[in-house]
Amino acid sequence: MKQYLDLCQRLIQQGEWVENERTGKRCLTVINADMIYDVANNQFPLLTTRKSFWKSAIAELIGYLRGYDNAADFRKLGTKTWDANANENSAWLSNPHRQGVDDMGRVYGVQGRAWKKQDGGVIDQLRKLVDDLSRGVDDRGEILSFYNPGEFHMGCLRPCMHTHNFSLLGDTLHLTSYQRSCDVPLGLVFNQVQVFAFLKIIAQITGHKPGQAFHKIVNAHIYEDQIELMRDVQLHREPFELPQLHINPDIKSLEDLETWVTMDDFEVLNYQFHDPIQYPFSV
Ligand SMILES: Nc1nc(=O)c2c([nH]1)NC[C@@H]1CN(c3ccc(C(=O)N[C@@H](CCC(=O)O)C(=O)O)cc3)CN21
Ligand SMILES: O=c1ccn([C@H]2C[C@H](O)[C@@H](COP(=O)(O)O)O2)c(=O)[nH]1
Repeated sequence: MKQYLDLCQRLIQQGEWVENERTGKRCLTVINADMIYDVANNQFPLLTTRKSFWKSAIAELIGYLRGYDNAADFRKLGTKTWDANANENSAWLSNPHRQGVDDMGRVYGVQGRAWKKQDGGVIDQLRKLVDDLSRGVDDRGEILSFYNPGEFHMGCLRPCMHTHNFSLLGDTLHLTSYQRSCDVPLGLVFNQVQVFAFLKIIAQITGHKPGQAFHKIVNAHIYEDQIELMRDVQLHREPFELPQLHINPDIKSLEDLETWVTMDDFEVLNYQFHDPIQYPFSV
């Protein structure tokens, strides 16, 4: 929690103004932020200085792991976070690759589960790394990459958290996740939850102890219309102790994740939080 608040302070105090053409808004921006989450001791990095919707964040992660490409499937799992990017972004609405309402195109999970090969086949990156780690193998390339520049024009948004690299040291699994662009008041709240939950889930289904999750952010920003709420409201609040994340121990395989898992299989214990704050969202 302290590292999140430190990043917010750093943005307010040292951020530089950058114009963003895609959204038409200015952002206070800093470059390079490193976050570390203690998954071994179940210190769930859920924001306490405002009520945070962790179920939406985990639903988004599960949707990526299932390879979803449609905002309706995300809604069924329990999150509306892709509605705006799928249906309200004018560049995407006029893109000939868009296949109707709710289509997100070839983004995130599509690349993770079905990266197209030259020969017509597809690569399932997640299956490969789960199989390796389940056998106790870390070939120093246990990577899930959503970043496919050859298909950016076929999706509604380039992936922000684009690469997840797992490492096995003895019987402990670690994760390093890379993010190119980070909306600190909104996106990061979700992304912290996702990096943590991803390591905990993969450790559970591959039979290892979870260790630490390292979250590396390049461009961290706050949009101009979010600054007042952050500076004058959220940053005046005292954080509470971090809660714990409980995952149904019956989840034992990638197939379980793909077939029957719902948000009821996740529980957060001892979550104390301040009042919600509604930050403006930029499409
Ligand atoms: N500008 C922008 N920021 C983002 O963080 C972001 C995007 N765009 N586009 C793609 C995804 C979608 N993500 C989102 C979208 C919406 C919320 C959001 O509205 N969060 C609210 C309420 C969530 C809820 O009720 O479930 C929040 O207060 O955290 C968060 C992340 C993260 N990403
Ligand atoms: O997981 C996510 C997804 C998106 N974001 C934010 C970061 C930016 O504010 C926008 C994406 O805009 P680009 O112009 O493509 O950088 O969405 C996030 O923080 N986390």
